[in-house]
Amino acid sequence: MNKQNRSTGLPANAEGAPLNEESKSNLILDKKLSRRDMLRLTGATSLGLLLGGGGVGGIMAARNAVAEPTVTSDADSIPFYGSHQAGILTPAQNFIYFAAFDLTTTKLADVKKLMQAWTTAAASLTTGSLIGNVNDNPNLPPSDTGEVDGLNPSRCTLTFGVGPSFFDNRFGLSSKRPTLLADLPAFTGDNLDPKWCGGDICVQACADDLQVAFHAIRNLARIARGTAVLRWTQEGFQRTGTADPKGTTPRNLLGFKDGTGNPDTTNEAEMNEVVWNNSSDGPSWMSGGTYMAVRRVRFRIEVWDRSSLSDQEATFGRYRHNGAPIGAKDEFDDLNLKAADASGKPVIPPDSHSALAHGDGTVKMLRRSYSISSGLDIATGQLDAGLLFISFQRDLMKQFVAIQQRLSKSDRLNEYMTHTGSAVFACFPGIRKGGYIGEALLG
Ligand SMILES: C=CC1=C(C)c2cc3[nH]c(cc4nc(cc5[nH]c(cc1n2)c(C)c5CCC(=O)O)C(CCC(=O)O)=C4C)c(C)c3C=C
Ligand SMILES: [Fe+2]
Repeated sequence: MNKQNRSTGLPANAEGAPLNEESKSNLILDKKLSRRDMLRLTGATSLGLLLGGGGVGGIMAARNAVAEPTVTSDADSIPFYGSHQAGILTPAQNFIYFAAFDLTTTKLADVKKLMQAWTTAAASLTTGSLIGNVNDNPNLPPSDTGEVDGLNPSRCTLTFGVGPSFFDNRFGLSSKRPTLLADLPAFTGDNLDPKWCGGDICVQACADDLQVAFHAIRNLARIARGTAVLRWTQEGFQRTGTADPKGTTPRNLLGFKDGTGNPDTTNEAEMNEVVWNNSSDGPSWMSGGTYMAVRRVRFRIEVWDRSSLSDQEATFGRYRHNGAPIGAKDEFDDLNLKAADASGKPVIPPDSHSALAHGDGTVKMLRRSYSISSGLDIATGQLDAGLLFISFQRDLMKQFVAIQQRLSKSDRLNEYMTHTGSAVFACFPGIRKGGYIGEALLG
């Protein structure tokens, strides 16, 4: 085993003194290094240097002697690499920190470098490793901000996508924009605030610990400095796994189980039908990817809290206590939209949220939403709370837009909410070890 300097944790010589550059190179050439060793050896150098092919990176390339960074997987760690990105079919973690970025560069090469640097960082962040070195140089800012030092990965996932604006004329990529990726049309009742809309790039950070999710976005934003800036962020939560060890369907802030009608994420055929793009859907760089719709929705909580239980249940078309469709017994019973009472009146109101969203049952989407609470609206004294609605689908128009058009016109729920933010993103296919985020598009 390598000896380590006790105060810095860096690889050391037999006397415990830090290694000089030659010794570092020898160590690299002689032995396979763990990712952590490699990052430590780079000392105070930035992540960029690692990627630049110089120094340690250059040696690695020259001798081809060092394996890929090791990414471990245990109960708290969700693999970052794979055929699809994590954070889509992954059972929802307790928290989200969602971030939309705008690019400040006009050079495609910078964008590519950013994606490469983010890939390296994301592989560390999702395994609970610190970014870069061990913060040992007192004369430089630490390469990792430090707030997750000693924490486990908390099932952190980072999901990356690009918005329609990514394909404008800045980078010469307009011919690569999928026709399925376009800004959403205006919907009846929209009350969108530009401060929660759009973005060239999105990063969805989810984790069972909010500090872990926050740390991921904070450090990705640091790495992006000079190339991209944060445009908007939104944090969100669900009941935690500790509060609900059985992992029942989470309830939204209106008190109803939310997610019951989702397709089965363990059914591969269904996911291929509903979520994943294939080569017949559009450009090959999106094959294995998916489209994300994000809507920041504010609830009129105070109005909702004054409405009767029967009104609330008619609004969703489901019972509040167990989430079953009105007239049915169990949460996962089918929605029978044809059932009528003795007077011929539909048991489930046709303008209820579930009835309208379900339609004829042929169009589905995968919802992965989080509750949000952003303090008080000081103008009204009311809670600024609601839902960060997120859905993944193969086709935004045929799925999200088709359903949202029905909802926006007649949903009973509209009385109790308003959409304040909106964005769509093409989420890349999975990242292969040795590759980088968006490689098929940018490579
Ligand atoms: C355009 C898509 C949808 C938006 C926007 C949306 C907003 C929204 N939904 C809830 C709460 C619930 N939604 C439920 C079901 C449901 N919602 C959508 C789509 C959108 N919802 C679909 C496709 C479905 C499933 C319909 C089906 O086939 O059964 C439910 C019922 C329980 C469940 O199935 O999850 C609730 C509750 C809120 C609060 C909201 C506000 C932004
Ligand atoms: Fe819904």
